[in-house]
Amino acid sequence: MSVNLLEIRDLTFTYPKKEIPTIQRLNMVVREGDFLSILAPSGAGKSTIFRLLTELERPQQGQILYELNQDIQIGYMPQRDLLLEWRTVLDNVTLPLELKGVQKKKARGLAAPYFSDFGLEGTQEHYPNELSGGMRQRVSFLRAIIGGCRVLLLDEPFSALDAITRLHMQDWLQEMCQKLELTTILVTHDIDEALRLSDRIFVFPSTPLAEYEEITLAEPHPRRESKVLVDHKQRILQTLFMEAR
Ligand SMILES: Nc1ncnc2c1ncn2[C@@H]1O[C@H](COP(=O)(O)OP(=O)(O)OP(=O)(O)O)[C@@H](O)[C@H]1O
Repeated sequence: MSVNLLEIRDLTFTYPKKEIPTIQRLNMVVREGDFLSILAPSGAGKSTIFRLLTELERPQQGQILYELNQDIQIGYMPQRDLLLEWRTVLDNVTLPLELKGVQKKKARGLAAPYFSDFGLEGTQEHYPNELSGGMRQRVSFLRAIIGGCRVLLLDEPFSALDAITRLHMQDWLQEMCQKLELTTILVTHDIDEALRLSDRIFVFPSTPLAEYEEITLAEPHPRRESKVLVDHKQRILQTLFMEAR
C-alpha cells in the first residue's frame, strides 16, 4: 500500500484583481509512485495548481501537506523546454546542480551517466538548436530530475511536438518515470495523452477548479487503443461536454 506523498486540503486561490477564484476548496491526495493527470479545459487553472505546489503563489485558504512534513524536492518540466541556447546540452542539464552550489566538474560527472538512458549519447557538447524537438524535451526532462526530485510536475510537456514524436515520447516518459520511481503529476488538455500515461486522471469540467471526477486505470504499458480506454474517453468527454453546454 503506497503512502500519501502530498495532500491538498481545502485549497482556495484567487489571483489579485480577480473576483472569481481559480481554485475553490480543492481537495486531492497524491500517492507515492502515482502517475496522476489533471485534465481540464484550456485556461481552467491547471498551471495555477503547479504555481501553488512550487510556492510561486500562496493560497488564500487551505493547505498543501507533504508526507511527514518532509522537505520533498520537486522537479518541474514546463510546456516550452526553456533551454538556454548559449549553453551546451551538458551545461543545460547541470544548471540546477550548479545553482545548488555543486562544482561544475562534479556536476558534469553526476550528469554524464544519464545521457545514454535518455537517448542523448553524443549530444553533450552540442547546442540546443542542433537537437530535434523530442531530444530537446528529453534534455528538459533530465534537467528537471537531475537534482534528485521525488515529485515531477509536467505542464503539457509535449504540446509543441508532432503527433508521432509525441507518441514515442509518451511511451518513453512513462518508462522513465517508473524506472526513476517518480511521483508524477501531469497537467494536460489532451485526453489521449492522459489515458496513455496515467494511473489516475482527475477530470475537472470547469473553472474554478473544485470538484472533479476520478478515473482509475490499471491497463498495462505501453497502452494502445482498447475498448477500456475508449469507454474511459467517452466518460471523460461526457464530463467535459455536459459542463460546456
Ligand atoms: N499571474 C496571473 N494574474 C492574473 N490572472 C492569471 C495569472 N496567471 C493566470 N491567470 C488566469 O488564471 C486562469 C487560469 O490560468 P492557468 O494558466 O492556470 O490555466 P491553464 O488551465 O493552465 O491554461 P492553459 O490550458 O491555457 O495552459 C486564466 O484565466 C488566466 O488568465
